[in-house]
Amino acid sequence: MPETPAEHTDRSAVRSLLRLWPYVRPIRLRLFSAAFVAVLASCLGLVIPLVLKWMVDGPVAGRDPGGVWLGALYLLLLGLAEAGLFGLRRWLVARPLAGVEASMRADLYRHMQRLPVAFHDRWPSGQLLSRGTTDLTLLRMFLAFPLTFLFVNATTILVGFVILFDQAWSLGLVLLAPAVPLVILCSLFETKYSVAARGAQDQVGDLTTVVEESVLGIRIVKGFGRHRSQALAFHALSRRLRGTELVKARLLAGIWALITTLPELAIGAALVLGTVQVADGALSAGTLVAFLSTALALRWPVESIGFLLAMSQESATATERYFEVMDVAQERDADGDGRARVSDEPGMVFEGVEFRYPDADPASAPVLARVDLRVRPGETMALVGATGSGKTTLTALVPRLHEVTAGRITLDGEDIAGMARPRLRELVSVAFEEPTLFSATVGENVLMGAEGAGEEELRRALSVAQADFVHDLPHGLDTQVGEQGLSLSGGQRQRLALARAVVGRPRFLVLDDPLSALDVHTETRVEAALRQVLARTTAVVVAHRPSTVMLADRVALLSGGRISAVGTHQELLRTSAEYAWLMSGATEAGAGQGSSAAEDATAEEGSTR
Ligand SMILES: Nc1ncnc2c1ncn2[C@@H]1O[C@H](COP(=O)(O)OP(=O)(O)OP(=O)(O)O)[C@@H](O)[C@H]1O
Repeated sequence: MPETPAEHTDRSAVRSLLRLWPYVRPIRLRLFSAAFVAVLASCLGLVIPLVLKWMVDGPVAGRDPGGVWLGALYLLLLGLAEAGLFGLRRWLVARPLAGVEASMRADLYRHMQRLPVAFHDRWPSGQLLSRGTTDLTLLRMFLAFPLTFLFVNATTILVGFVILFDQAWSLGLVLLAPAVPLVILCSLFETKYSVAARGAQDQVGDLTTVVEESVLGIRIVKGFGRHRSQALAFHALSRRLRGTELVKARLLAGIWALITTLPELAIGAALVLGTVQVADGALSAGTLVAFLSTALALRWPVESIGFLLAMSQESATATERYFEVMDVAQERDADGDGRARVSDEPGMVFEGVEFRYPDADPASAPVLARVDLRVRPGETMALVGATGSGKTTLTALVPRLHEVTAGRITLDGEDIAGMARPRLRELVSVAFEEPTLFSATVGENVLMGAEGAGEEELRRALSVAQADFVHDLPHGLDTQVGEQGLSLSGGQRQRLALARAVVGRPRFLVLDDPLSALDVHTETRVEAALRQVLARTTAVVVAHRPSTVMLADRVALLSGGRISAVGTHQELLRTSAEYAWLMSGATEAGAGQGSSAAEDATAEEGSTR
């Protein structure tokens, strides 16, 4: 089950929300204008009770129908002005806030692309997805609504109380009485709600991860009849989320009830006291009407504080979650011109390379302990080793998908750690065992392998990878491949990935078992074409089968985190029992019987020629 990887800090909601300032800064004038317009509209609402007072004490008391009609006209105009101003506020903020959301989303995406592979290994994709979608939508809503209205409502309440005290200070004090308990209750609510809000938003991320995994893995789910267990896992997560949402709803209902009840009780008390004062002649009926209308006009600004605080708390959590990703350091890159010549040795050289995954147990042995390997210019080196010996890890170090923990890798004498990434990408091309294609056309997928490559290079690469099947697709090179290339067969995807690796004619090529999904006949054709490409590059090819090893000039055996033997296929078959066993495909028991395994492998090698 996915878990949220981030350690979240105990930052106050205001401090979290202040981090939005760089995004809000460019539209601050619009936001301030919108807030000003809203304050104006809200305060216009408070003029209505004053008109009522004038009507009750004037035209109504004096039985003047003309005056009453005039008062009604004033009320209508005030209402229209209030509605118009609120509309203007919305118009002022709608477009700029959509822009803020879009630019925050673009920044997040750009940043995620530049984060190290180790980050993506650790973070469930659903967590990233939910931060880029629901969290950012929450933030836009916060900037549009609670941010403005917390200010607008506070100003309205302040102005309202000035009017109330001006009309009848004793009744004003009665209305003010619930303020202290309400402030205390609101701060308690905020503390509790922030915990629930964080939980709910993280759980939405976990749920998104499960949905994404089951959609991408639909073939496995169906193939193994795992619908029930997947549904159960989903159900458990969604019940957990439902529970958290109910906690939020209960907290909100509680604070809402208090925020509504306490002022209502105070208004009730003021009504009784005011009526007594009117009966005693200490207060005019019009003043009491105006006082109560003002108090009722303040009901909405007070009541809405509960959910405005809730929304603000959720937005503070969303901001925290957004910056948890944005604060992760991007991949280091070399300064200067990116050239870092450290030796005169040409080719691809691994010197004392050590590597440990960042999240691995510090007490465990490193995946690569001390790898020393020299691949001469133009040479193809096959990398052979038992499952889990670190072949993929070693190949991932060359394009710097991971950084070496110790030692160095040089390409024609330049240390890759000191090389600017664009230059490294120019020099090295990779094709992984699991070929990933993007939702784009076949041609675009292949051309991703080289900036500026044209039609000619594309056709050559497709022919090298024996991927001419693309011409038979409904729209040829312009055929759109589905998500992850799922509309193509495994072998077809592998051939396109291979074409992508060779399209830029790289000086160095790293292939992680590039032929594993091909049938025997296609494999033979791809091998023949690859041989031509490999003849012109310096390459490392991870190989599991003798047929792939045959593409290489020499073979390196990776064992126990180091290169334990290097030589030609024949030499290693003779001298290394482990290599012979690996090539024979024999069972564990065969490992000890090096010579007979070697014979098997030699026989297989003969048959592949
Ligand atoms: N992201 C990771 N975090 C921690 N450990 C990892 C990670 N990726 C791989 N490993 C571990 O590193 C070791 C080497 O894995 P690697 O994939 O390099 O082996 P391999 O030789 O390519 O295996 P195979 O032949 O099965 O493809 C394994 O023990 C694996 O569990």
